[in-house]
Amino acid sequence: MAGESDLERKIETARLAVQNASAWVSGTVKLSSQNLHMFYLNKANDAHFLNLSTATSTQLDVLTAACDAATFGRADEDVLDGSYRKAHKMDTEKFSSKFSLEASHILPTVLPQLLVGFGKNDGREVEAELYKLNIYGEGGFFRAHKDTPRSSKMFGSLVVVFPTPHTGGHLVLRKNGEEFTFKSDQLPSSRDEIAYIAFFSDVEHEVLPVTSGHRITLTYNLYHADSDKSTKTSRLNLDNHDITPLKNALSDLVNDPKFMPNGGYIGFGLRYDYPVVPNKTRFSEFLDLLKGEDLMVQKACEALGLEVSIRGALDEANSYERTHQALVDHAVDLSARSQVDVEEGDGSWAVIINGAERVAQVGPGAGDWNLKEDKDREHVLWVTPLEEDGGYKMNYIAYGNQAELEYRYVRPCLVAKLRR
Ligand SMILES: O=C(O)CCC(=O)C(=O)O
Ligand SMILES: [Fe+2]
Repeated sequence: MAGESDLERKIETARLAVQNASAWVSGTVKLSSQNLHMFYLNKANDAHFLNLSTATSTQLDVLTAACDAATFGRADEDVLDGSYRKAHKMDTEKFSSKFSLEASHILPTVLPQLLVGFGKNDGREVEAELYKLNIYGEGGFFRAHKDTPRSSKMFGSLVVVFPTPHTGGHLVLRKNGEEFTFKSDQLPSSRDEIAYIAFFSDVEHEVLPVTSGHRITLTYNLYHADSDKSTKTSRLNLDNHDITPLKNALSDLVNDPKFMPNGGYIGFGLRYDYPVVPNKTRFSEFLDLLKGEDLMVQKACEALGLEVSIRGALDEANSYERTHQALVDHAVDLSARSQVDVEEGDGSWAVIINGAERVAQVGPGAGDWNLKEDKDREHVLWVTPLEEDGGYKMNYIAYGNQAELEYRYVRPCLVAKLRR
C-alpha cells in the first residue's frame, strides 16, 4: 500500500535522525612542573619522591618495583593472568600525586561534550574518584574489557597519561561500530603536558603493547553526584546536540493519523549499557542520566509532550518472530537468559514477572500492521531496533577491570506513550 511505504519512510527518517554523540573525549593539558610531582611508598614502606616530568628510566623502574602486578575481573573473580593484562598498579593508599584534576580543568572541558546538555545550573553534578596508578613497561598491555560498574551512578572513566617517555601503548576504544585510537605516546608535545581521555565505562577498550619506555596512567571513575532532582531536565542546554531533526521526524509520525491509529508505545532500543543491581534497580533512576544519544532520544520525545519511560524489553519465549515482548520497570535478574517464560492458565498467557507489561510489536518487520489478535496488549513500534535478545542479558561482564559483585550492565529501552 502506498500509505504504508510512506509511513515506513517516515519511520526510517526518525531512525536515521538519532544522531551520533561522542562516547569519548580526549585532549592534552600543559601543567606546571609541580603538578607532576608525586610521593609514594615502596614495598618496605620507605617514602620516595618523583618528578614525572624529569624522571629517568631508572627512577621509573624503581617506581615500577614498588607496584603490584595488576589483576582484572573475570566475571566475579579478580585474576592475575599475564596473557590478558600485563601491567603494574599502585593503590591510592600508597601514593600521593600532586596532579590536581580540578586545577587541570579537564572535567569542565570534557563533560559538556560527553554528557549531552551538561552545563552550569543544569542540576547534574559529577564526582571523580581516583582509582589507580597504572604502569605499563615494555611489553605491557591490557586486552579488551569494559570498566566494571561500581555503582548505578557510575557512567564514565577517565585516563590521564603522564608525559614519561614511551612508544606504543595506544588505547583503542570501540562502540556501536566505531573505533578510536588514543595515541598517548604521540600527543604531548613536551614533558610538562599530559594527555587524557574520558569515555563511557561500558565502551570496550584495550591498551595495545607498549614497545618501549614506561606508560604511566592515573584512572578515575566518574559518577553522577546526587543533586537536587527538581532542578534537572528542562535546564539542559542542547545547543551543541541538535535534537531538532529527530523531534521533527517524530512529530511527522505522531501527526500522521495512519501511524499507530490506536496509540501505543514509540520504542527505542538504546545504545548504551547501564549499571544495575539485579532485582533492585528501577529503570526510572536513569531518566535524565542517560548517556549520549540515549538522552537525546528522551529529550526529543519529551519536547513533543510524550510521556517517556525506561524499561527492560524481554522477548517472550513463545514469540518466534520476536514480535512479543514483556517490558519490565526494574532490573529483573534473569542471569544469562534474555527471554521471559510465559505459562498457560485458564486459556490465557501469564508473564511470570511482577509489574511486566506485555506488548506486541507493530510496524515494518513485525508482519501485520494491525495485529488483530493482540487487542489485549499495548502496541509498540521500535524506531531503533532492540539488539539481539533485546540486549537485556544480565551476565557478569566477561572481562572487567575488577571483579563484579553487586552491579551488572544491562541494556534497557525507552518507550514514549502515544495516546490517540
Ligand atoms: O591505563 C589505561 O590506559 C587504561 C587502563 C584501564 O583501562 C583500566 O584500568 O581499566
Ligand atoms: Fe579500563
